[in-house]
Amino acid sequence: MIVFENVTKRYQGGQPAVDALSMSIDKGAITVFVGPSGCGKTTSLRMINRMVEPSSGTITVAGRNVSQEPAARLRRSMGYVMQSSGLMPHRSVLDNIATVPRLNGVPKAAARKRAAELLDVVGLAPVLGKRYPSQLSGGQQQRVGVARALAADPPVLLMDEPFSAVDPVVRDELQQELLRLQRELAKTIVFVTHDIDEATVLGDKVAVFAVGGKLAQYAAPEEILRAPANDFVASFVGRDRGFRHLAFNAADAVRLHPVKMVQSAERTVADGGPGEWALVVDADGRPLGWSSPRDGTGLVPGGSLFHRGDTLRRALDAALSSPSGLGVAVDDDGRVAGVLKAAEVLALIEETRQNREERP
Ligand SMILES: Nc1ncnc2c1ncn2[C@@H]1O[C@H](COP(=O)(O)OP(=O)(O)OP(=O)(O)O)[C@@H](O)[C@H]1O
Repeated sequence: MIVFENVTKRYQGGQPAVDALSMSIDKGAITVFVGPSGCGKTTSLRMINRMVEPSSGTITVAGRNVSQEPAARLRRSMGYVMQSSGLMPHRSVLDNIATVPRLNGVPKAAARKRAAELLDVVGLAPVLGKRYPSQLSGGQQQRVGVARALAADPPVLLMDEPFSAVDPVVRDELQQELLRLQRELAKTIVFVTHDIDEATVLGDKVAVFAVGGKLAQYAAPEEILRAPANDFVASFVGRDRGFRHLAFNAADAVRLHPVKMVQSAERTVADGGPGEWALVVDADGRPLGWSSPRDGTGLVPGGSLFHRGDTLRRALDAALSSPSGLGVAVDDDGRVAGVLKAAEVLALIEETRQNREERP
């Protein structure tokens, strides 16, 4: 879909910011450019829509050489999302989202209607449409940035560190949201990040760039974690890559156990024997937190939740982040389905690891 052929970029004739890049980016997939600061990720991304012109080499999108397309039209034909949402401060959220369709000649009412639909697509309440960007949280602004990039329904989305300015919890939400959206939309997404975790979570394929603008490895994330191509990639991926690898194994085989549940944080002796934690749930059976066996009163915040179909890494996260040591599993409606035990998740991890090593 997007092909780089021997593309080099030198700013003001200096050292190459991107050095003889050749790669082919799959249609309908998420390709992540990852690497340390200054290794040419943003430059590579921006050459796709001609915000930056290559010094040599060619880039084609769907078989067309981008250097022969009018730059303004090319830019409007691709969605672009950046770190600071880049929203226009004096325009309402709806008008921000409607910007490109309006430039493309879509009448105002139709563009606004589409913008309102997109607010919903990115998980924002309709009332936010009338606000100004400064009246939104950082995470909400990034969602608006994504909605704006999707407004003209472009086949290609370019995303430059779109989630790096928000806190880790919101970032995790935005990543999961992007994966959900992508399952429906199947855009060709090129995503820049310096975070290898983000790259392995989001990427169908990951391109690791090394200093000097050289492509060090280009492969599926699992392959990069399992078999780094050289020392640079190995050190960039880090020694905890075995832990990251868990993100590629489903935890379907993990056992769920019943758990003592109470509907209020005020527990009584009858709620559980001494030393037993009780899970506090609301009237619908959704988890609210834990009640400690020591004092028995008050709500101890829970850890991350485990959903059906989640990976071993999420199973381990759920168990280790829970104050009771029991990871809470919920069903599709968010109701408690049972708890999982860290020791059992670890045993499953060990089994998975041994199976992997036995494979030829
Ligand atoms: N407009 C510019 N003029 C001159 N040099 C530039 C320009 N933009 C980038 N560079 C240089 O090109 C190299 C690659 O920069 P680029 O922004 O593409 O890297 P990056 O991997 O995206 O880094 P970061 O993660 O820090 O944004 C760097 O050495 C940078 O200083």
